[in-house]
Amino acid sequence: MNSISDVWQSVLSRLQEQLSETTIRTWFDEVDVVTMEDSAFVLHCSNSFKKSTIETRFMKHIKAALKDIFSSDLEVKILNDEQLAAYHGVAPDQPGSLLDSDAFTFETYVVGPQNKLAYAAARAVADKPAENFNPLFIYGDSGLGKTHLLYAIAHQVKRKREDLRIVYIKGDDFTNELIASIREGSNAEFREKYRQAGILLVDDIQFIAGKKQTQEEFFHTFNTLYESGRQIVLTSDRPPREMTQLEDRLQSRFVSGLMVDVAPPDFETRLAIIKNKAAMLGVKLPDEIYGYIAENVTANVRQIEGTLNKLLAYRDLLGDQVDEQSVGRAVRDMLQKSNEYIPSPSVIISYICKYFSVEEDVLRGQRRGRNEVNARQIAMYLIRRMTNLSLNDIGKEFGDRDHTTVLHSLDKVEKQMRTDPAFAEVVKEITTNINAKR
Ligand SMILES: Nc1ncnc2c1ncn2[C@@H]1O[C@H](COP(=O)(O)OP(=O)(O)OP(=O)(O)O)[C@@H](O)[C@H]1O
Repeated sequence: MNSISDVWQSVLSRLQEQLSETTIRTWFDEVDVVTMEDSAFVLHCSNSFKKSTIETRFMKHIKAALKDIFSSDLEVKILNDEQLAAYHGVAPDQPGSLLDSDAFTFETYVVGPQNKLAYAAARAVADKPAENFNPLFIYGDSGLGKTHLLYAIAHQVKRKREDLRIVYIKGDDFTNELIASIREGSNAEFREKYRQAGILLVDDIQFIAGKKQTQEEFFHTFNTLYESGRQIVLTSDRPPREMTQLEDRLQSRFVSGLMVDVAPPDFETRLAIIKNKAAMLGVKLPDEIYGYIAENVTANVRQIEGTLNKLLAYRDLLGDQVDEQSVGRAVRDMLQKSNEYIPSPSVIISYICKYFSVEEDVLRGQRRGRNEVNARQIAMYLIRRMTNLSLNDIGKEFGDRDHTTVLHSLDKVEKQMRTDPAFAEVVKEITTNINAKR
């Protein structure tokens, strides 16, 4: 063997003895070999989905193949783009390799009613930085595509405006870097890096709240950029008014441009996302399977990706027998692994009964007074959102209603949440209170 590439080829051919060709093609086509250190073999994979799958499922195969070749145990590391950039000594403030990867672009972002405003605003900012919406503040729960939009902006700006220096940072890393710069006496460099950005993208800005020195520094960074007409884009898991520990002067600046939220995708958008992700992975599953996942994994896109990942793992193990049972298992595994609290339907129903002062048998029954109908529809919606019950099973909780009635309720609640902010607040408050019961 002449080079580490030969070693890698040899590992792959050993893997072929245990894994199907499709499996190897699906998971390893974006892997390249970086180096071999004394006791470690170092690979790189841009696709985080594939990287984590390889780490959880195929690490033992790779290590065994290396042991077979070298007769000794080697560690195996898989670097993501940032780690590879660090390895090659590229400045980490430029998410260069992520920009070069086609995974997080506007083209791969599936647009639905819940994120179309955020998508349009992000596109507008990427096309014409600092012209219309400055700052752009994108907020929403975890796993709904905020980081994806930031990368997409960066990707687009990089293509169209080579002159603009893009600086991307996570809120907590901003704090860490600031502290390190103070310790090392390199505060001037730190300031220069952020205050001279052509466009500043800060992910998870909520982490600066409550940190006095970080807020002070960020305040000045913000002002410098804003006053010199440079674009700032911020993402957060909540709107500024809910960041109770955020200084007023920052709060007022964050809301001074455009604020847009991303909400969990509806059924059609989930379905489109699943199909897209599967296509990106080069797999095609029966339509019923896509539908089943879209129906059952409702909270966020990260969970959808995780479910697909699990399902492909089962498919590799079971051959082509992907049926509803294995999909059901993948969905359950995913929801359990995500460590999310899953309240029972009774917990949800009982809380809603208290909230709307409705007796439980009335809520579960047929009475059609306005208050009862409203409470019942919200209960169905939350059971769907917070548990992994199917539409049929939800119907059973409410006097054996059929799944189309349940679907109609979900639609109604989703629509009203979009058009009536006060109603959306009520649903959110109920969700938070049920979650607090864990
Ligand atoms: N609308 C979408 N279309 C395609 N992929 C999506 C969409 N929304 C989210 N994703 C994918 O879901 C995964 C999680 O998204 P992302 O990391 O952007 O979430 P986030 O909102 O930034 O979460 P967090 O707040 O936890 O950082 C990513 O792989 C992303 O590509």
